[in-house]
Amino acid sequence: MNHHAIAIDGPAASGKSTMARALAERLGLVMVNSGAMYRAVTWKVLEEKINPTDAAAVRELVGRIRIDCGHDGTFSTISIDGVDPTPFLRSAEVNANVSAISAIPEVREKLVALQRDYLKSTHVVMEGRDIGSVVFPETPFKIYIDADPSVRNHRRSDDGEVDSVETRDAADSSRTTAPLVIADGATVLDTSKLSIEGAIKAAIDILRAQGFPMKQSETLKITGEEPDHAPMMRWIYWLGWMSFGAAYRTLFGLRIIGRENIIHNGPVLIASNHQSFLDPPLIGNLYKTEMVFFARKTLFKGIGKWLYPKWNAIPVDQDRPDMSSMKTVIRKLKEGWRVLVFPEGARTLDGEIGQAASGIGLIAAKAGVPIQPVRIFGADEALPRGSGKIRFARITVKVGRPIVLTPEELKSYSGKTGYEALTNRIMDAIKDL
Ligand SMILES: Nc1ncnc2c1ncn2[C@@H]1O[C@H](COP(=O)(O)OP(=O)(O)O)[C@@H](O)[C@H]1O
Ligand SMILES: Nc1ccn([C@@H]2O[C@H](COP(=O)(O)OP(=O)(O)O)[C@@H](O)[C@H]2O)c(=O)n1
Repeated sequence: MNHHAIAIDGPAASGKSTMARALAERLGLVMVNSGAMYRAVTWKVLEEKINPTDAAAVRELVGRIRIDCGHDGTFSTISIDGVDPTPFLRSAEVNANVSAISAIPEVREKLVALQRDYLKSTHVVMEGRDIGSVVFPETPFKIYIDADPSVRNHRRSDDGEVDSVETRDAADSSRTTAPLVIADGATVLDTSKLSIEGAIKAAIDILRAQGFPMKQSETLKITGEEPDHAPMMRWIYWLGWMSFGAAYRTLFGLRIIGRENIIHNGPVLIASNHQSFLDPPLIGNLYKTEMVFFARKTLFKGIGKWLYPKWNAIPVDQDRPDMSSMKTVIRKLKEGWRVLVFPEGARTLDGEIGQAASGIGLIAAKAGVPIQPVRIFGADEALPRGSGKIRFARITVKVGRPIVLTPEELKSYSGKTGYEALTNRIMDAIKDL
């Protein structure tokens, strides 16, 4: 069978990875991050204390190391001599040296061969600098993503990364072997003024125009598109949604990473770590339609008795294991709602993620709906447990890829050990964010 390759090229922080990830998930292809391969070799060079400008020593190293490239069904994976270097690939040292390493022809030769190997077994969306020009020049599906340098610099520093994107761009564009160019047949997409969702929509239109067989492969439409209409909410819910959202953006510079993973349609079990009382509206603000929350029973007094039900809060007894609230979650999910559950039960004491206390695995297995892992950072500093005082700390919310269980997986996650295994899988997905 002939496999399709979508080639995404462009300068640093133009949005290549974000785009490739979204296309892989929506079109059912494997996303291959070729930059990670150049970064992995750079990491190994630095690990071995080889001078990155000593091309002969780098060539010798590349000749003797074993590089294994694979994928997990959606994303590429890499290991060098049996070690997965992923956690180290975006360090300042790797950023500073990767362009020099990737200019060495023998490094490119070895990695390009591994990149082409992917097409033997799967459809891919591959992102890098020379995918449309050198790796897959024959593919008709090519996009060159760009954005103004100032926008790109902002995006990188917003990600908290030390990276001189202009220096890297200059080196990548001026090298002799496989420089960054707009490949023949590529369509240029400038994302400077586009939202992530807008950029994805534009890319899908480009691919359709290039003849990509959309229908056959548009298998994974789990996340859907963010509605571009105003939020669909009853007015008291909307009032809370709007006021909390505005307050979070102003007071805490709220930053959301992984917007493209947000599931906009259908029932969703949202599993998040729990840092502070700020958390529920924080999560509620990710979505443009209403969702269901839990609130401790004691809050349903006075005005709370009237207000909390209007915000779709269901009372929960924090002091005792509460089977009835678990049943309510499952029922709400089956009715098609999006429901937020904090698997740890209580707020963190030290900022770390604690043990899962509630039966999130049981709920997920019984409801059988997509699970959205979410991790909150900084809310414990903005409103520490026990303090009651708001501080101006930056809050970041990271939204993870949906976990969609196959019918076989659902069957295997049954009984106490099955629920525990699923709980661990969900907690690991949160911790990985
Ligand atoms: N169209 C966009 N609008 C706003 N931010 C974007 C857009 N595309 C990507 N980003 C953000 O910019 C940062 C860099 O994107 P990334 O995909 O890592 O770029 P690249 O792979 O080209 O280096 C990420 O934080 C990402 O969320
Ligand atoms: N196909 C590719 C991909 C990356 N690279 C090199 O690897 C570096 C890191 O690539 P990357 O895609 O991870 O970089 P970002 O765009 O994410 O910053 C680039 O600056 C290039 O020097 C390359 O030469 N060819």
